Amino acid sequence: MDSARYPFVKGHGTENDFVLLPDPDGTLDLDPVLVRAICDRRAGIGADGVIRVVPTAAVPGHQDVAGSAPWFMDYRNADGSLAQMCGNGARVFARFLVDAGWQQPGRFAFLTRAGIRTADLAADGDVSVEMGPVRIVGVSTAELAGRTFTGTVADVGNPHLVCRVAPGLRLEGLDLSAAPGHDPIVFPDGVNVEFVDDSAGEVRMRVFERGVGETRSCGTGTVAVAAEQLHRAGRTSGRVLVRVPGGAVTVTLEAAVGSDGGTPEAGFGGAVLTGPAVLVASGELRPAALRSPADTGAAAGSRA
Ligand SMILES: N[C@@H](CCC[C@H](N)C(=O)O)C(=O)O
Repeated sequence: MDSARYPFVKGHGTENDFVLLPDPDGTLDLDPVLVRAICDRRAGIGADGVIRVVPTAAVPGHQDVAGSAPWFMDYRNADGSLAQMCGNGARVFARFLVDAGWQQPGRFAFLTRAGIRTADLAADGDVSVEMGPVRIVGVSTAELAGRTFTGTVADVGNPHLVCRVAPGLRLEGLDLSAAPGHDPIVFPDGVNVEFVDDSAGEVRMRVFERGVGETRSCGTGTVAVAAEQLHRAGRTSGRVLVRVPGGAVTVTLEAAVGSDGGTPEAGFGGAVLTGPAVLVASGELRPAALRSPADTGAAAGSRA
């Protein structure tokens, strides 16, 4: 894609920001170096991630679902790595599809690496995405500035560790400029770490995202946090408002149903993430000007 210019759209969901690259012909050749260059906040456009918008029919191995989920969300973290799912990205992706006239407002399905997801949106207003089941997997720890945080392991399609901040420790005081340490046995592919304070009667969260660094919001992270809140309270379903530095989202969790009527595993059968998704700019990408021979492959916020 070096010699050409390509359209892009910039958007965000609660200030978790993305560059969307429409690829209706399925011909864009995205590689990690280019993704890092696009996401660079000084020499590029600047974003937490890149989302290629490509017809499912053009994605090898997925043509069978192209009829029910016509578009594939090809999400990449700012360091160029692939992730299974991005909740805020999914809401911005849905907003883009409607804005581009590629989907009608209302309910529609699309494909992600975590499977098919369904969006629901009006022409303006909040966007909801059904995020699929949430599994509560166990307990692990994160290390931050010499402190050990014990947290709940949650699988939202991608891996999360939800750590509650001990009384007396200020959420705002945590230094998230470097990746928290994690157990590589539990998280062989890295993890998104959420730090949570609910001591003042509302659920507040900061996050260090795998492949990105600290972000202003993480949709799958808010789902993990809401699941941990309800699970700890012994509830099998419910709704939680989660405040993040970039705003607030609502997570609605549905009860899990065990297979064959048996006891369901810990977690929730489904989650709906609702919040704003805004497109703020569009323009033309010049890949040749973006590529940097100095790129060493270092992540924006390197993994532990
Ligand atoms: N910001 C996203 C999560 C993006 C993927 C994550 N960094 C990972 O590697 O799993 C969200 O809104 O969910």
